[in-house]
Amino acid sequence: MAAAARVQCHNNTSLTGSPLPRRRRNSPTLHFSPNRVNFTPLKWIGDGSSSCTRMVSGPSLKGGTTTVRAALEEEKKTDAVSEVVEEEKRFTCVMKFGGSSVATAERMREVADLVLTFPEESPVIVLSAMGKTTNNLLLAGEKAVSCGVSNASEIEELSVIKELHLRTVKELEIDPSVVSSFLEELEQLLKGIAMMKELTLRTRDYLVSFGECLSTRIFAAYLNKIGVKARQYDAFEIGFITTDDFTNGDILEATYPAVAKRLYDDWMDDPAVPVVTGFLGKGWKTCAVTTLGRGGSDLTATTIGKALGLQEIQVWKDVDGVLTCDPTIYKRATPVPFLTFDEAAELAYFGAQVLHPQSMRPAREGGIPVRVKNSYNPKAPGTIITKTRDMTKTVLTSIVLKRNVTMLDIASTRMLGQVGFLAKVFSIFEDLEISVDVVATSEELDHVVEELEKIAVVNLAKGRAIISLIGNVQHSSLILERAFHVLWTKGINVQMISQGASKVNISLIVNDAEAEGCVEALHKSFFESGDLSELLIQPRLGNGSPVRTMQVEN
Ligand SMILES: Nc1ncnc2c1ncn2[C@@H]1O[C@H](COP(=O)(O)OP(=O)(O)O)[C@@H](O)[C@H]1O
Ligand SMILES: N[C@@H](CC(=O)OP(=O)(O)O)C(=O)O
Repeated sequence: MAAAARVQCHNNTSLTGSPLPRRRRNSPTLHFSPNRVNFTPLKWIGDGSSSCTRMVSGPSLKGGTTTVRAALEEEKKTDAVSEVVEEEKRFTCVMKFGGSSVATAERMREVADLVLTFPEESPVIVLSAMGKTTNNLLLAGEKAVSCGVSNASEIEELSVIKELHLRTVKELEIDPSVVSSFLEELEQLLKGIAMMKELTLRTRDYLVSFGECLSTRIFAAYLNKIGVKARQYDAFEIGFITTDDFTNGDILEATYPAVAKRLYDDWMDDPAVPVVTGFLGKGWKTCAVTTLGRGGSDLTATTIGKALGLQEIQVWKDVDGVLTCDPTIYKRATPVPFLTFDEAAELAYFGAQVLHPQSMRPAREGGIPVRVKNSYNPKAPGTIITKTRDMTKTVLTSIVLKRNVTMLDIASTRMLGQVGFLAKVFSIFEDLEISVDVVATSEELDHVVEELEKIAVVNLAKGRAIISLIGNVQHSSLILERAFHVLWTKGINVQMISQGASKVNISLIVNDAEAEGCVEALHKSFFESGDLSELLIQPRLGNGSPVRTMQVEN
C-alpha cells in the first residue's frame, strides 16, 4: 500500500509533498574502494606467450577468440600485448534477462541465440526466475503455513514449479540432476514451513531464492551443452552483501570490489561466461539469503555493471523499452528512445514496474549507460538511459500510475507553531520507521494515525491513485495547464498536486476508480495530438506564458 500526505498548517496553507524518499534503515557502509577495479595480472603481461594465451582464450561466442599470439601477429608491436590482454580480460557488458524472457525452454534457447548474436561482446549474464516462478514460490509458502505437513507436497504451485523446471531441462536436453536436488530441497522447505506454521521474512527470501538458483543453473548448463563455456553463480556466494532487511535488502558498498574480484579471478583461472542469479544477496550480519525487492534483478545487473566498470548494462524485457505509459493500462503507449538516470529513477520510484526503483543508482554512480531492450523483438531500438540528454524539445516523457494509495490529510490543531508542527509530523514517521510512501500494512497506518492525532486532525482518504507526469519540469506551466485542462474536461477533481525536488516529476492524486481513464486521456493529449515541443518556441507574454491557447483533445 502506498500513502501520500498533505500537511495543513495552522495558518491553513497547504503544503503538499511528493512521497518522502525511502528511508534507508540500518545501512552500514563498509569502506572498500569501489568501481573499476583494475586487476592487472603483472606476471602474465609479456611473461611468455603460453600463459597469456591461456588467459585470453575465453569462451568463444560464435566469432571465436583472439589470442595474444594472434593479436601480436596482427599488431606487430610488443606493447600491444598488454593492451590486448587488458581488453580481453575485461567483460564488456552485462545482459539481464527478466522472468518473461526465460519463461520456457524455447525462450531460453532464444536468449542463448541472442547472446550469441553479439560475438564482439564478452557479457556477464544475469537471470531472473522463470516466468511466474517467484509468485508461485510465494503462494506455495503462504499455503504451506496452514496446509499441514502431510499436504505440503501436494501444494498446487509446487507442482507447477516442478513441472516447469523438469519440462525445461528435458526440452533443452540437459541433465535433470541440475535441478532435481533443488526441487527436493524446495519440497522439504515447504514441509518445514508447514510444520512451523509460520513464514518469516527471512524464510520467505530463502524460499524465493530457489527461482533464480534454478533458472541460472539450467541456462548455464544449456550454454555449456551448445559449446559456450559458462559458469553459474549464486549472487549470495560471490559478494552481493546487503543489509539484513529481508525482502528489501540494500546493496552495501563492499559488494562492488568483492564481486569484481571474484568474477575476474575466475575468468583469469578458467574463462567462462558468468551466469549470475538476479535479485539475491547475503545479509551482512545474518549471512542469510536476502532479496532486493520485487524486480530486483535489474539492480543486480547495474551493480555488476558498476563493479566491473562495464561499457553498457542491458536489461532485456518483454516490451520495446521504457514506454510512454504502462501498456497494460493503455495499449497505445510508445517507446521512449532516450531517458536520463533521473527520469528513469523517478519513473521506477513512482511505480512503473519496468525498472526496479533502486536500479539506476549504481549505473548513475558508475556513469554506465543502461539499455532497455525487448527479448521478443531484439531489432527494436529500445531505450537508452544516460546521465544527460538533450531536453530542449522534451515536454513530457512518460505517465506513471500508482494505484491503491491512501491519502493522509493532516491539519494542525494549533497546538504547535508551523515549524514545530512540521518537524513533529515528520518525526512521527521517523520514530515509527515508516516511509510515507511505503506504508506496508494497515497496522502501520493505524500507528501513524494514532500518533498524528495527538497533534493534528487527520483524515484518511483511501482508494486514491498517484498519476506522475515525468518530464521536463522547466515546462511545468505547460504541463500543468494541459493536464488540468484534460482532467477538467473529464470532470475529474485533482485532490493533491506535488512537484518532485528532482525536477522531473509532477504528481497528481485522483480517485483510483477514475485513474486509468485519466492516464488514457492524458496520454492522448500529450503524446497523440501533435508535437508539443512546437509550443515551446511560441512567443511569450511578459510573464513567460506562451501566447497561443492550447487545443486539448479528449
Ligand atoms: N512505462 C513503462 N514502460 C514499459 N513497461 C512498463 C511501463 N510501466 C509498466 N510496465 C510493465 O513492465 C513490464 C516489464 O517489466 P518486468 O515485468 O519487470 O520485466 P522483466 O520481468 O522482463 O524484467 C511490462 O510488461 C509492462 O507491463
Ligand atoms: N524474480 C524476481 C526478481 C526479478 O527481477 O524478476 P523480473 O526480472 O522478472 O521482474 C521477481 O519476480 O521479483
